Parts: sequence; C-alpha cells; structure tokens
Amino acid sequence: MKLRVTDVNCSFEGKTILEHMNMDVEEGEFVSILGPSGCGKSTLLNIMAGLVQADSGQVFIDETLSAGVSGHFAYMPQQDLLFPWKTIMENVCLYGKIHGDVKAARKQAAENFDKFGLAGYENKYPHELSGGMRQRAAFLRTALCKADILLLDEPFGALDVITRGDMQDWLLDIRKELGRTIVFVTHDIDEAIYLSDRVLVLSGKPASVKKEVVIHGEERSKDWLFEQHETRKAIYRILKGIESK
Ligand SMILES: Nc1ncnc2c1ncn2[C@@H]1O[C@H](COP(=O)(O)OP(=O)(O)OP(=O)(O)O)[C@@H](O)[C@H]1O
Repeated sequence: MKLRVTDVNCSFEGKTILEHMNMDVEEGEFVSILGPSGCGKSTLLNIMAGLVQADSGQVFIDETLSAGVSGHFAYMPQQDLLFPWKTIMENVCLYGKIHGDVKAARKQAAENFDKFGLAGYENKYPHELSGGMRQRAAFLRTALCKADILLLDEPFGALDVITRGDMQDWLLDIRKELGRTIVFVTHDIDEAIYLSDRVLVLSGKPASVKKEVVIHGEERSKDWLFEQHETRKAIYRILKGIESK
C-alpha cells in the first residue's frame, strides 16, 4: 500500500515541530528519514501511526484518509515496548495472537530466533535480555506483523556494528520476499543508503522535507555500500548545511 502525507503541521506547547510536511511512499518502497536530533522524526511516525494528532494536514493510505490508529501499520517505536510480564516468544508472537493465528506466528518466530541471536531465550522475560537483544526481539515482532506498512524508528540504534549489519541484511531479504512499504528513521547515513530506495532529509525545527536523494543500485551488498562515496558525501553536506544554520 502506498502512503501519502499532505501538508502536516504539528506543534507542542506552542512550538512548531513539523511545518508543511509532505511526503509520498510508493507501494513496496523503502524510504529512510534522516534529520537533526530532535527535529520531529518520531513525531512524524507517531502521526502516521495515528498516535499523535497533527494540528492540520492528512495521512492517506492508498487514496483513503487514515484517521486514528490503523491496522495497516506495524510500528516499532524507539523504546522497545516489550511487555515485561510476557516471555520473549509471547512478545514476538503478539501480532499473531491479535490476528488469531498464534500457531503460524510461533512457527515463523521460531524459524528466526537463531538468526536474531535469540535462540535459547524464547522463555526468558525482557529484563533477562540485553538492550540489543530486546531491540532485536521488538524488531522481529514488528517485521513478522502482517501489516502492509512498516514504520521503524531507529530499530538498530542499540546494536553493535556486526549485529546491525546482519539485521540490515535480514531486513533487505524480507523486504524482497514480502514487498512491504517501509518508512525507516535512522541517524546513520550508510544505513539509509544501504537499505533505501529514497532518503528524505528533514530540515531542523520546524521540520519539513529539505531534500530527497534517490538511491540507485539493484543488488545491495556491503561492498556496494563501501563504493557509495558520492552519495554519502552529498547527504552529509545536506545534513551539515542544516545543522550549521
Ligand atoms: N508529546 C510531546 N509533548 C511535548 N513535546 C514533544 C512531544 N513529543 C515530542 N515533543 C518534542 O518535539 C520535538 C521533536 O521530537 P521527536 O522525538 O519527534 O524528534 P526526533 O527527530 O525523533 O528526535 P531524535 O533524533 O532525538 O530521535 C522535541 O523537541 C520533543 O521534545
């Protein structure tokens, strides 16, 4: 499904955070959002997910106005939001439970526990895991949700560089398999280049889309990524221009 944000404005306590925010994400497209710290990236995802009400503007899924929380989205916010009283397996299978197919969800989860470095932790509780493991569990839960659009807010922020690379590869793979539409917030330019079809760079407060960078490259690999000097430089300069204002 495709996603469209039209002229969204949002303020908190009289301070404008998002101003004339417009963006489109095509069906099956992977769009990353980069921007200065605190500029309003999470707020934008919260508005898309229907958790925060914008002052004005609209969010459309395909051509239908989306109002309030929609089952079309699977949202992974920055905090892992695992239920502390549920085991890791129960947490990961939460959406399967909501959609009434626990057995299929457990099977799919079990197939991925090893890849996610969670094997042996199925029956542990969130407080027994490291921050990085909890983040991977929350990511697995979101990725296994059958929703059409994934909203991922810095899903790999707490991971070491190798695990992060593995999770990125996994995300690229499932994306190919499932053809999901993905909006991905990150602070990492390389991660945005590696994963995305397009990178949207937001301006500082109030935020709007300052620049859009299309990423070309059919077959992504880490070797391919190491060669993307020009794209990296271009995005860095846009960000630096915003930050130094
Ligand atoms: N519910 C709220 N009430 C008041 N202010 C808020 C609320 N939510 C966010 N803000 C403020 O809005 C601004 C944008 O916050 P937001 O979390 O969206 O930024 P961000 O770009 O995701 O940040 P980061 O890069 O640090 O993750 C911040 O100044 C924040 O303090």
